[in-house]
Amino acid sequence: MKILIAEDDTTSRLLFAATLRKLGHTVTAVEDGRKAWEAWQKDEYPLLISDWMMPDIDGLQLCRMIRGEPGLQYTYIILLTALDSKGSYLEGMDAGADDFITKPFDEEQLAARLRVAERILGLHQKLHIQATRDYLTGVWNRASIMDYLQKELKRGARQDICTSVMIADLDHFKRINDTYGHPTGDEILQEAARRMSGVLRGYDRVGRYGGEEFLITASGCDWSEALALGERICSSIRSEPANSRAGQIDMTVSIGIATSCGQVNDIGELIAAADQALYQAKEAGRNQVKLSRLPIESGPAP
Ligand SMILES: Nc1nc2c(ncn2[C@@H]2O[C@H](COP(=O)(O)OP(=O)(O)OP(=O)(O)O)[C@@H](O)[C@H]2O)c(=O)[nH]1
Repeated sequence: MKILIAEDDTTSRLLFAATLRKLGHTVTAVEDGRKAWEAWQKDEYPLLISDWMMPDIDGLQLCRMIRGEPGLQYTYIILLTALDSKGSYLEGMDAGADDFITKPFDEEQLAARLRVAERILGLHQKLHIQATRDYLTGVWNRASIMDYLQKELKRGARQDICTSVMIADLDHFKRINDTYGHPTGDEILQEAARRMSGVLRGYDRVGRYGGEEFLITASGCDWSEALALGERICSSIRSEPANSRAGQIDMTVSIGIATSCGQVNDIGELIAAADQALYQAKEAGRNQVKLSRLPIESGPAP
C-alpha cells in the first residue's frame, strides 16, 4: 500500500517509515502538514499517517483539508497521538480521522491497524466502482462522466484551455440486437467500449451516456485535435469485425463533437451541441465524425 507519513519528529518519522517498509509498504515521509498536503495533492495515497501536533498545518487541519476535497480514492487517515491525549479522540474523528495510534507505537498494533485500513479501503474501492462504473462495459457511468465533464469545463475556463466533448453512437445497433439477440448486442457494446478506451489519451475519459451512446471528454483539445481523436475512434471501431458468440460482426460509429474554449460553462449546452453534430453525422450516412456548427468555438471555423 502507498502510505504518506507526516511527522515532524525525525526519530519517530524514520522509525515509522522503516517499520512500514519492513511490512512491505511503499512510504513517502514528510516533516510537516504543508508538505503532506502538497504530496497528497500531487499523488494518490490510500493511507495517511499523520502526527497531531505539527507546526503550521497540524494533523487536524490536514484531516479537514483532505476531507474537503473528495477525490476519486478515499484516504484512510490514522492520527498519531501522545499517551496523555485522552479526550481529544472525538475531535479527531470529527475532523475526518479514521483511527488513532499512540506514540511510541507498538509494531504489532500498527500492523493490526493497517489490516483494518486495508479492509475498509477494499470495501470503499468496491463501492466506488459500483457507484461510478457502467456495469456492462466497465467505462464510467452516466453520472460520473457528466460530473467529470463539469469539472473539466470549469478547469478549462480557469486555465484558459479548450474542452471538447463527443457523443459516439453505434450505427444501426437495433439491427444487431434484432438479428443476433440482446446478449450479442451486449458483447458488441463491450467491444466498442474497449476500443474507444484504447485510443484515448490518459486524461480523456469515456462514459456510457445511455443505451448505445458513449460520451467522451477530451480535455485541452481544440476542435481540430478533437476531430483527429474522433476520427481515430471511428476508425478503431470499424477497423475489424468484433468477435461475438454469434460470430464476427462489423461495427461502425457516428460521432458528434462540440468544443468550448471558455465560452460555455453549462455542460447541457455543450452536450446539446455535440448531439446536434451527431445528428448531422447520422444524416450524412453514419460512420463519420461531425463538428458542432454552433458558434461556441473561438478560432478558425471548422
Ligand atoms: N444489447 C443491448 N442493447 C441495448 C442496450 N441499451 C439499448 N440497447 C438497444 O439499442 C438500440 C438502439 O436503437 P436505435 O436508437 O433505433 O438506434 P440504431 O439502431 O443504432 O440506429 P442509428 O443510431 O440511427 O444508427 C435499441 O434496440 C435498444 O434496445 C443494452 O444495454 N444492451
